[in-house]
Order: sequence, then C-alpha cells, then structure tokens
Amino acid sequence: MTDPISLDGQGPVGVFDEKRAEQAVRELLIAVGEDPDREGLRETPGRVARAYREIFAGLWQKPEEVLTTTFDLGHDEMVLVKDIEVMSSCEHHLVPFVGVAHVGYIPSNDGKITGLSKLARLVDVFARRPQVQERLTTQIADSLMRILEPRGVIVVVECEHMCMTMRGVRKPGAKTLTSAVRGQLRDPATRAEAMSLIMAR
Ligand SMILES: Nc1nc2c(ncn2[C@@H]2O[C@H](COP(=O)(O)OP(=O)(O)OP(=O)(O)O)[C@@H](O)[C@H]2O)c(=O)[nH]1
Ligand SMILES: [Zn+2]
Repeated sequence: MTDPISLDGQGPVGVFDEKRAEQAVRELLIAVGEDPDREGLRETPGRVARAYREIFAGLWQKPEEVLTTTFDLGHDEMVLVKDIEVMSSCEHHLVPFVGVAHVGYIPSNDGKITGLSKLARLVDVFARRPQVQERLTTQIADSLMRILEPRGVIVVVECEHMCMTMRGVRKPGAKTLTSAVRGQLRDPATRAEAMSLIMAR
C-alpha cells in the first residue's frame, strides 16, 4: 500500500485504523438503540470496518499510479469512454451516490494515449473517497490534464444520491449532472460534438 494521501493528492492526512473504525461502528449501534453483542450483530463492526477500508481505498491511491500505461498511437482525435459505472460515497451523509461517468480527451500533439481501462480506474481512484459529485468530476478532469497532457478533456458525471432517495427530501430517480471541460474541448463546436456523443443512446 502506498502512503495515504489527502483529498487533493498533495499530502498525508492519516491512515486507515481498522480497530478504531470497528469501535466506532460498535458505538453507533449502541447509539441507535441496538445491542452490538446480539448474535446477528457480533461480527458487524469488523465487517463494516473492512467494508470501509474497501469503499475508501481511493484515499491511498494516486491517479499517477493508474495512468502509467501510455501508447504513442499518433491518434489525435477525441477518445471517449461512456457509461463508466460510478459508486461513490456522499461526504455529507456517508451513503452511496451511484451512476455513470463519461470521460473523453483529445490526445496531446505527440499522440500520447492511455489504455481505455485506465480511464475507468481513474474514476475509481476518486470515487472511492468521501466525495461530492462536483469535486469527483473536477478531480478526474484535472488529473487527466496534468498526467496525460492532452489538448482537451471532458468529464460528465450523472448520479443518483441515496441521501436524496432513502432519507431527507426522498426523491428517488432525481439525477445530478456535473461536467468539467478543459483545454480545446472548451471550444463550442468541439464541446457540442463531445456532448452529442455523450448524450446519444
Ligand atoms: N453540491 C452537492 N451537494 C450534495 C452532494 N451530496 C449531497 N449533497 C447535499 O448536501 C446538502 C447537505 O445539506 P444540509 O442541510 O447540511 O444537510 P441535511 O439537513 O441532511 O439536508 P437534506 O438532505 O436536505 O435533509 C444536501 O442538500 C444534500 O443534498 C454533492 O455531491 N454535491
Ligand atoms: Zn448526502
């Protein structure tokens, strides 16, 4: 495991303390009026702690680690991967928000291209953290710009937030769309072409 990194990837914020997470879940069960020592719940604090280790694994990953493979294909037109599954956690309520991300870029002049799966891995690095959808979207776009040095990037994320579905306002089906556009993709014609490809079903 690499060093833990902060939300902006700039420095350490701490380490995953499984014992502490387990104790906290036990306390939470007591706080809601449950008996953490009853048969069905005895193993739950440990399970939840291990689940959080997995759900927040992105806190210990850097985007540079997944964007390692690059090819020089000389392809200088847009590359777009659509409908990449997003499973993240809302940092306000610690419940899931789920949906899809569409990630596209126009390669650098020397045609530096990454593997298609690496774009999906990049989404996971930032999704597996306590997040808000806006920051998830800009982190994907900014890390692609920084590491791949493409001429442009577009990232569109569409998610349903369980904090709006299972509690609070209770509006199942409401979708939030966020976008981040960088470089040449800010040009209206190029951006419109990308958006029409993204929105085509
Ligand atoms: N902008 C943004 N807001 C989010 C995201 N996830 C959750 N939220 C919102 O964060 C807000 C938190 O509002 P608060 O008033 O502090 O919390 P709350 O009382 O639980 O709010 P309600 O959800 O309206 O009941 C809510 O409006 C959520 O819908 C996100 O990814 N981006
Ligand atoms: Zn929420």
